[in-house]
Amino acid sequence: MATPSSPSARPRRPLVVMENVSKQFSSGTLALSDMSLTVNAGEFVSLLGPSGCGKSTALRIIAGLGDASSGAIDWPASRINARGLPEGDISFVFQEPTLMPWQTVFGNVHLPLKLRGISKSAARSDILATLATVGLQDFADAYPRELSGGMKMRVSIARALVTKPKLLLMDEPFAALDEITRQKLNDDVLRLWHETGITVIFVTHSVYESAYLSNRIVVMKARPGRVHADMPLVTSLSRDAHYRTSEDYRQACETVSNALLEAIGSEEH
Ligand SMILES: Nc1ncnc2c1ncn2[C@@H]1O[C@H](COP(=O)(O)OP(=O)(O)OP(=O)(O)O)[C@@H](O)[C@H]1O
Repeated sequence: MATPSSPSARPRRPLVVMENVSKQFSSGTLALSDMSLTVNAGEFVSLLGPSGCGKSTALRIIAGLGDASSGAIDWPASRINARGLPEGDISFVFQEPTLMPWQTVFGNVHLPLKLRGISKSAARSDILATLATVGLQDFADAYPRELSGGMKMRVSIARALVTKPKLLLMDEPFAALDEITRQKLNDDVLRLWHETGITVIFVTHSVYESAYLSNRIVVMKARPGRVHADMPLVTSLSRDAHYRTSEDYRQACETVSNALLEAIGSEEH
C-alpha cells in the first residue's frame, strides 16, 4: 500500500487543475490573483497561509460553491455535469460539523444519498459501513446533542465519504477541537486516506498539522491571495505518534514555518 511517506507510489494523474484563477468580490476585495495549482489523484495537499490569503475562497471555487472572476478549473479525468463540476466526485467538510439536530447520526449521513434519491433502506449498509470507518458504528441512532465535538466531526466526515467521492475538500475541519481530539482526527483522516486512495485538499492555519498530514504543502500569501511556495513533504517514516517527535517532523515544521514567515514578510501592504 502507498503510504504518506512514499507519495511517488501514488499515480501522478492530474485530478483538478486551477488555471490562473482570480476572484474579486463585489466589495472590491481581490481574494485570489492568478492562482494556478494542479492537484494529482491520490495526493494529500494542504493549503497553508495567513488569515485572508484566500484559502477558503480557492477551496470553494474548486467545489463549485463560488465562481472565479477569471481563469478556469479543469477536471482532466472526470465526467463533467452542466455546472462544470465532476458529478458526485467532490465532498466538502467545513469547520463546523453542520449536522441536522433533529436527525440521528444515521439520518445525517444519509442526507447526500437521500439527495440522490436513495432511500434509507437501500443506503443502510453503505451508511453503517461508513460509520464503522470513523469508529461510530455504535452511534447510528444517537442524536448530535449526545455527541462530543470530535464525534460530531466524525459524523461530518462520514457524511462526506458516504458518496465515495474522488476528492475530499476540508476547510479547517479541526480548528475548533482540543489538541488531543485534533491529533486523533488527524490520524483518522490519514488512515482513511490510506484505505480509500482519496485525494485530499486540506485548508489549515497550522504548520504542525500540515506537516503531519500532507505529502505536499502549498503556502499562500495574502493581498491578493496567491501561491508563495509549493513544497513536497517526503519522509521515510510513517506518520504516527513517533513521527511527531522525530527529527524529520521537526525539520519539516521548520521548513514550512520559514516558508510561511517568508510569505507573510513578502506581502504587499
Ligand atoms: N463573500 C465575501 N465577500 C467579500 N469579501 C470576501 C468574501 N469572502 C471572503 N472575502 C475576503 O476575501 C479574502 C480571502 O478570504 P478567505 O476566507 O478565502 O481567506 P482565508 O485564507 O480562508 O482566511 P481564514 O484563514 O481567515 O479563514 C479576505 O480578505 C476576505 O475578507
